[in-house]
Amino acid sequence: MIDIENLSKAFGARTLWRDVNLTVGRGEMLALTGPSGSGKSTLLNCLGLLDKPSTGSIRYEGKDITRFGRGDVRRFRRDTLGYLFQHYALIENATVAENLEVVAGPRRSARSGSKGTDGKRGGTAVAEALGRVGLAGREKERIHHLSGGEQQRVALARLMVQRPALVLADEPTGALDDDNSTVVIDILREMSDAGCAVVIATHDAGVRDRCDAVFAVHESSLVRSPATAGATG
Ligand SMILES: Nc1ncnc2c1ncn2[C@@H]1O[C@H](COP(=O)(O)OP(=O)(O)OP(=O)(O)O)[C@@H](O)[C@H]1O
Repeated sequence: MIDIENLSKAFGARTLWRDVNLTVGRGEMLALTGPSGSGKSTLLNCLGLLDKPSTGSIRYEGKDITRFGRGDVRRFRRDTLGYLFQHYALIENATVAENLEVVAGPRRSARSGSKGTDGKRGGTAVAEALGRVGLAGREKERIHHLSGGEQQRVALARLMVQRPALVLADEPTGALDDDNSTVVIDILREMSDAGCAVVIATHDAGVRDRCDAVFAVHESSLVRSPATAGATG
């Protein structure tokens, strides 16, 4: 589904990584690891069209998304991508429910190509998703009144409602205790098992253990961790 070819990224004279080649298929959940500052978030940002690689291509179903114009970028973000990032991209002044309803309305599903207007896309889906992340009944609270970990779980609930084809998660368990970390990783795993491709930048060994493959940024290259030799990539 995603084919990264010969990707490199430099900021000025400093090359973060080069010659990155990676394929992420439907239903695969991959971990990106590596030391702090090695460029994991930057790689996710390139996949999420928040940053541009210096060279190389990122193909999604054959199309090089690094060459998308503004309209295609907007559609790709809306229809295909789901972000679980440190700054969560939630609407701060809106309520929990409003943040989820933004993605629950009638819209085209990138995976099925059909209108996603079944009954689950409305209030029921919102309530179910909030229940799964331990925030049942919190619909009317404003985002800026929630803790960092609660906001992260709202962002996860939004992904459950949105059901994107590709999820990019940057340290998704970083602000969470063990129980909530387990909830997050269980849900990401379920989304992946349902056909979503999931790429997670993480330092958390518990997250890495649940992934199909682990890749590390090491000396400016992306290398596959031998511990996951059974997986593809
Ligand atoms: N826009 C930018 N301009 C210049 N340097 C940048 C820019 N964005 C990131 N960097 C640098 O690129 C390096 C990699 O940052 P990145 O956040 O991708 O690392 P990371 O592996 O995700 O780190 P961590 O594990 O600490 O989150 C850092 O040294 C950072 O300062």
